[in-house]
Amino acid sequence: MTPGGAERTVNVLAIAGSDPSGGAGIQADLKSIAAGGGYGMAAITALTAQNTQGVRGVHVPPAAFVTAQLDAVSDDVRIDAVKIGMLADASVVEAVGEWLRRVRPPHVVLDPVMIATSGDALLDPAAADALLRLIPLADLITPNVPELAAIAGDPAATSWEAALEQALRVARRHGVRVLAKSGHLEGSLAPDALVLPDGSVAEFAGQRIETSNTHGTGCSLSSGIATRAARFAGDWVRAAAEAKAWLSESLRAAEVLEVGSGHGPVNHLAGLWARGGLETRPSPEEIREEWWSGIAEVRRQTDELGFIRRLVDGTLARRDFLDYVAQDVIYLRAYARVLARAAELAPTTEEQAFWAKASQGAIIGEILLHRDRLGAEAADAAASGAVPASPATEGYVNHLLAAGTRGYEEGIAAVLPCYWVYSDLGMRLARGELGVSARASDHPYAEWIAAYDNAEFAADTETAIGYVTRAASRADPATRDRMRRAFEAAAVWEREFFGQTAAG
Ligand SMILES: Nc1ncnc2c1ncn2[C@@H]1O[C@H](COP(=O)(O)OP(=O)(O)OP(=O)(O)O)[C@@H](O)[C@H]1O
Ligand SMILES: Cc1ncc(CO)c(N)n1
Repeated sequence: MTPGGAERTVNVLAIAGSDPSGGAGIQADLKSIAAGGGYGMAAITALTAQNTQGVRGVHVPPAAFVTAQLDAVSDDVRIDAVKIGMLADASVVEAVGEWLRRVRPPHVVLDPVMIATSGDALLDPAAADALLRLIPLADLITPNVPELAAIAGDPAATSWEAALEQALRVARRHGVRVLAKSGHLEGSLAPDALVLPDGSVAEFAGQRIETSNTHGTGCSLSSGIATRAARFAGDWVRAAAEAKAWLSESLRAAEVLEVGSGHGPVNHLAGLWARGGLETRPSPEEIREEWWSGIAEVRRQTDELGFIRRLVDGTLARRDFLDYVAQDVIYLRAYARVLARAAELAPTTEEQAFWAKASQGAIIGEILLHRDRLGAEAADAAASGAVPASPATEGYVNHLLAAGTRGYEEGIAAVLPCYWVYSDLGMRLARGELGVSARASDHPYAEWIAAYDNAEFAADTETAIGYVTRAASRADPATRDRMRRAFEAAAVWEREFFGQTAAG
């Protein structure tokens, strides 16, 4: 399963500091990468002790250990994009630079983190020059207004135009794409712009969202862009546009979170949650097992029916058998209509062909088989409506027809017991599991039983189970529940149908 269907899942490495309160740093990066459709990895450059109110402390590991983390990943994993955040001090900046020069990951976003939203320093001021030397190793840098000013060597911009102008100079001077961001400016608009060294500018409009929950917006945006740049094969404009749209949605949803009393985090997964991303899908195999054991009691009761018992030992009265066959002729015509409707609604040509063939088989094959038993006249009478449908036949047929009108999924779930219960019964009868082996050539109902115990019917049953359980696995939970109810009700009707003659 990948975010875009056939698309391969991109592996995105965040090289950043940890924020134990979960809103910024690698915690934000991993959520953002996941929300953007990537597989997130994290090499930790620093531990911070921080929350939504501020940074209480920073612990920086030896630079060699940062390198060890990076090598552990790059020695083993294909890296499709890298996002770099907090680097803490010059030794870590150098270690990351050395690794980037050696490994050359395909898409590199550098968020030149210097100061947290709360105003605390996240980069040793003595490391600013080292950070500038990393810029040529990045495809895109995403400085906020104060960081852009620091890189440009200017005072902070106070207008969007001034920020754009600084971004342009930085892009030219360093030969790098620059994302200018308006988060730290004022006004009702909050645009971002992708500025290229050749002077071209792609601006992304945005409304300023009334919120103080902006902790980690820069981290989240930069890893969201890195993820999408890899997914969109280096289309940076599309990556930045879609990442901003996602961030705006996540910012708007931030207020429902209750995290801390300072600058709260954005709600990274709100869009996915709202669009139904929380449900765990059962596999087709799990559904098969669950549905089959769900009708175990009904199957046991079916085995115990007088009709089945007498069919097995050969003592079933001919009259009862013929009554059953006459009702089955009526049933099969309606069943064939439900199968034809399934063919009409089938999502694939393969399924369409399967149900269409099954429909034809139900009319021609089985009705002809029954004609041999009933005699042409009686069979035609049953098929033409001259023989009244019994309550069990009427009930079963109505259930199938109603399920069929409610859609493909329910229709095929309702017809499944007709395959599965018969095939199972046919196989067990032939094997002698229910008593005498009904395969004995002098058995009065050997031919009828053999019709349901053959390799072709068993294969069709497997195919039908496959289509139904895969459809149920794909379906939303409400549809899956309705499918299961249609299946179980049909299994009960199978029991009623067998039990309707005088044999009981
Ligand atoms: N109130 C807001 N409404 C809409 N968008 C916003 C708002 N605040 C920030 N953004 C957007 O969030 C992204 C990050 O911008 P910002 O300039 O705040 O980065 P930053 O300072 O690096 O973030 P951080 O808080 O992580 O340090 C940008 O796309 C910006 O447009
Ligand atoms: C660890 C870390 N990285 C980045 C930022 C910037 O928001 C932060 N507050 N904490």
